Amino acid sequence: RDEEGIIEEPCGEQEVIDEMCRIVIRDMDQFGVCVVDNFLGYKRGMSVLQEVTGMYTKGVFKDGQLVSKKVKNDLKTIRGDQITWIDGKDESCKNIGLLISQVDAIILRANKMANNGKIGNYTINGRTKAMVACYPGHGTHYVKHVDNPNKDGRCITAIYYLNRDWNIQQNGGLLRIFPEGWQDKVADIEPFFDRILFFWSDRRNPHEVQPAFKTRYAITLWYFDASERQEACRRHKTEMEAQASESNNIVNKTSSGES
Ligand SMILES: Cc1cc(NC(=O)CCC(=O)O)nc(C)c1Br
Ligand SMILES: [Fe+3]
Repeated sequence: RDEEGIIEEPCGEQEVIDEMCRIVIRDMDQFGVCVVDNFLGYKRGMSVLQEVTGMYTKGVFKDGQLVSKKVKNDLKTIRGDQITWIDGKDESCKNIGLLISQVDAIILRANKMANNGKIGNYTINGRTKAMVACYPGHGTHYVKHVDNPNKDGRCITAIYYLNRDWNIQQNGGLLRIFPEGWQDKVADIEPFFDRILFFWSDRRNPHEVQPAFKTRYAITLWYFDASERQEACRRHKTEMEAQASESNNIVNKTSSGES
């Protein structure tokens, strides 16, 4: 990066990845949030967008969570974001598969490059499938929330946006992050085409999507920290066993006629 913060034209693919990793590591350490534009480039970005709009027209998306809105005295139920989960392996979404492997490359390389091989003191060893989300654009929004409030293992949220010619004033759909420790300052992220956003998934980054008035697409990946994930799975297993033995006792009691 020269003084204006413009990246000199690095020659090869690997140099581009390395340069991006340095930016992700620096910004995640400094702000806990990182935005990279022109992540895939126009051509590959467009092929991902075409796959997503193709899925949408085919009706692949499940109806998003119900957000009931008090309109006068009748409950007007509006749908929030509509989502579908993709692993990117089958032929019909090979370009989404390309995006996923590109984000994997950045995260795993950043994981290695960061000081003592840990980005933000995490050891990343896996991720969720890709969650493809669409806001239909009738004023649908997403309430302020934390992605991982209770240590379920997810440490980094990566969101890739696909919205061309997006105008916040007309189209809304701003992602507003309220980073912990920023006092009353906020991070306003416009969901622009071929932009990728990374942020810590835990309570450091409450965020909301403001009402969108045009169809708004995003693809989200959540990366796991090895130890937090392992601990979450262990805890879940214990809870399941406790529930199972509890219901067993009830069944035994009722079957043996005890009150
Ligand atoms: C289903 C679901 C969606 C989201 N999406 C956002 O936060 C919006 C990000 C954006 O589109 O800019 N987050 C969680 C924790 C769940 Br669960
Ligand atoms: Fe979220």
